[in-house]
Amino acid sequence: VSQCTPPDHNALAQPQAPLCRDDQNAPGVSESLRIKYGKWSHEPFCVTERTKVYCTHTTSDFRNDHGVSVIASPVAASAISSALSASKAARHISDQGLEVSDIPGKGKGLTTKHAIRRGETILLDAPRIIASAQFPSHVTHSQGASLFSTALSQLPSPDRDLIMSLDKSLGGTDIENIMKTNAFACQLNDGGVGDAYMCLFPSVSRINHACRPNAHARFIPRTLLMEVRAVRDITAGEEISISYGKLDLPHAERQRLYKQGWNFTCTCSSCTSTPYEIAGSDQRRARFARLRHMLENLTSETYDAQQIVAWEREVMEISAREGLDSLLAGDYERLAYVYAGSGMVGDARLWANKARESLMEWTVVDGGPENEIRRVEELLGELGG
Ligand SMILES: C[S@@+](CC[C@H](N)C(=O)[O-])C[C@H]1O[C@@H](n2cnc3c(N)ncnc32)[C@H](O)[C@@H]1O
Repeated sequence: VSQCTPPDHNALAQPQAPLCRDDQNAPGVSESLRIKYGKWSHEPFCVTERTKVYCTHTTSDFRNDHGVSVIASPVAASAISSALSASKAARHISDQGLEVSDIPGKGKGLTTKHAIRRGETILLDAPRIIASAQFPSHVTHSQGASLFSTALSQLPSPDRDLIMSLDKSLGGTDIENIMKTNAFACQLNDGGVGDAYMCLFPSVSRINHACRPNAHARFIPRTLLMEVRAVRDITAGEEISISYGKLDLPHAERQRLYKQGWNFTCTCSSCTSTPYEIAGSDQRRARFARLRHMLENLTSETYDAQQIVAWEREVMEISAREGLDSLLAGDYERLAYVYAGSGMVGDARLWANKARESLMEWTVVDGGPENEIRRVEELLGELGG
């Protein structure tokens, strides 16, 4: 087994110099390279700045003939690599029914050739580049560029072509621009290093933002995949959309967020409707925020079961008009407690089940956030449901 192991966190090395070399470092995935570099098919390429070491780690046969490059500290990359086999084993969803087409005012977008039912998984996309969000501030610009260009060059050529064809809206070198325009924040188990990460999913990257989207994207840390599911029935020919930010923002705040974060002026149907409709939607959203603030800050003095039920009814009416249903798990749970407190066990069970369903559908992946689901399941247990 190799002596050529990646450095530990504090090891020092020449900037941009690979820390270990292999005379047989030929392209392709030979068995001997696999043994040498663990789960990676290429020798890690590392840079060191002061005490920080960041390396590009690549495997060229990650999932369905695609590769993935991970730019992270060696400790983090080793933890991340433990998800690679779960990824390979995860189910495959065909993307045959989807196509990339020109969308007026938004560049390209993803459309469906077939009707999709609410709750259906539309895409299960594998990342091609995973990069620590901290590394650019710990290495020099040219070191960062070397890490990125190695990450790209070591991937199989179909992956490289796909990545290079993605939208570039934010400036910098091509690959930096592509990452900034298209990558998603993704929370990974990185062995306690504690960096934040950006993940580039080439198919999900083609999905444009809408303020009332027809789909929801969630990252699954166990498999490193991004799942996109329909939040309502979608008709053949429709564009798939997701929300890039919080769903319940008012119009001006949304526009500011997307301009600052992605440098675009949102042209979704909610943002291009009439000033009258936009004002109406903003009023409903302001009321939604106010109601939830009151509901979340109840005290024993302000607790009034009837008032809570009336407020929650209003929250749900606004949510149905504004497309905010995926945010309601806490409201369903609150109603379950209110009914349980009034001895109405049947109603309490109904709302607790709804809270559980909503958490499972929109929030919980790989068992997290564990607190919410554990609390609701304990309540269901107490209610005998
Ligand atoms: C992740 S990409 C989405 C796919 C991209 N349209 C393409 O051509 O590949 C993000 C970019 O798409 C465009 N975009 C996404 N949603 C939009 C929207 N609602 N209104 C206008 N432009 C949008 C912006 O240029 C944004 O920077």
